[in-house]
Amino acid sequence: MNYSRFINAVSAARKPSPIRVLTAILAKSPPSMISLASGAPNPKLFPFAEATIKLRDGSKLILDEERMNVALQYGATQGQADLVNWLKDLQNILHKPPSAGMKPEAGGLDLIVTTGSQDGLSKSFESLIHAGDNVVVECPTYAGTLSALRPIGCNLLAVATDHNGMIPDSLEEIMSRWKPEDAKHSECRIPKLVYTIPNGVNPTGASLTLDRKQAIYKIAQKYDLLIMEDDPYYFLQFNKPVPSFLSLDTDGRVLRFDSFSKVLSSGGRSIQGREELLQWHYADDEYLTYEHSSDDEIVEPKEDEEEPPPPEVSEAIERLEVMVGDLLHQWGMDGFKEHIKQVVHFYQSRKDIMVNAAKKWLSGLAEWDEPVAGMFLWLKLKGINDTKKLIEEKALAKEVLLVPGCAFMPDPDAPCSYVRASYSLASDEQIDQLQSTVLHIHHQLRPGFGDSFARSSSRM
Ligand SMILES: Cc1ncc(COP(=O)(O)O)c(CNc2cc3ccccc3n(O)c2=O)c1O
Repeated sequence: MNYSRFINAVSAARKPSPIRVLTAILAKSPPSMISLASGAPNPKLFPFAEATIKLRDGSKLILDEERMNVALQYGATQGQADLVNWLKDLQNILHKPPSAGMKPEAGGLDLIVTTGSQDGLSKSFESLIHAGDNVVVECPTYAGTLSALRPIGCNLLAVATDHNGMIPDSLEEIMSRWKPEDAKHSECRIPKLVYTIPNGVNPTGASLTLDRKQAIYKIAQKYDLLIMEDDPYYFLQFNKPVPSFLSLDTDGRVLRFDSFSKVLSSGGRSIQGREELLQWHYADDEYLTYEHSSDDEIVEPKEDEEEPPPPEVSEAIERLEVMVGDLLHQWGMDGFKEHIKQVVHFYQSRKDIMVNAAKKWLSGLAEWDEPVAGMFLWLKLKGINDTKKLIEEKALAKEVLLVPGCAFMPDPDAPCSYVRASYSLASDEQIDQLQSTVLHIHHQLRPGFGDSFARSSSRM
């Protein structure tokens, strides 16, 4: 694929920093290499010497002085080499991408470790999208993505979804406003990418079937779209995992965003894609992830400020990377898969509790589809046009917090009769309480609701 049309002008102007080149050389050099090049601090002055972390299974993760120095030191933009390699092996085992076995420079899979809180998504948007671009997203979609996209000033084109995720015919209907050959003419503003959450969609809990992924991939080929596969709930699939877009990606048009935030620790995310496409993310990562203390912030050099030295990686990412990397090496693939089995069991049982509470309290008053992945239940409150007032006033007054559906709409002014409920943190009792509270306040906003409310409240 020719990626040049996908990269925006700012990213296309970025050049690998000489310091990054030197860091990469140093990382590959023998210990005999004498380096006076690196501006990294001497770790002997760091007050942290060693750490022993007790794991829930009773075993321990020990960071001796040598590992602690690595954890606290700046490292390569792409991430700690041993973690990157472990993750690449994991991706090849789980997704068997068509590019497996090819060298990155020959179009094989490459991978960048980023920090959580949607860091990777934001950097990808900032390297791919110009103001005024048409960007295809599903409706509803993750509020964090909408927050990242809106300031760029792009036009969000919303694809309809149902409990099986994005509807291919809706995507085709949107794309048919252009001709496939328009992809060769940037002035046509034909969309260049489609953003999708394939499993346990946030907020709907929907999951794409393989048939739909294959249909969507064909449409992406027809109109030369990149597919941004944002998949933080991949490891929360309650049944046999559905093949990912990455596993279908014969062309190299998938940017996959994985996350350990739901299974190991918030703050660990990676991007995978063809090396030629990811190289633009390296450049942005180098300039946008600014070295500083443990809190991650994005620092853009101001116009009048002298360009800061291009850092390698913020220290906070390093610490997490070494901890996660050492844990994964200690566990091995089997240990990791055993952990994931426990995660799936937990979320599947929470889903059952949430759905049973909804059946008990909200039958006839609300509608929902039972999720097959993730941590969210998408409740349509019948007879209520927009849930914003109910949630932000009535529910809050009853000390119940949900997210009104309007937060997930590409059109910020669109009313929404849904609410998003997460079954991740609340206890079984709190879930039951939550549902009964929604029932109580529901009738206050829905005219003529009294009789069915009376019937249902008789069950309390
Ligand atoms: C589809 C999709 N893509 C990306 C991300 C970001 O994940 P990460 O960067 O790997 O951590 C997410 C995380 N979503 C949320 C996170 C969260 C964190 C604290 C409190 C509330 C939160 N709520 O409500 C969320 O939805 C997501 O759902």
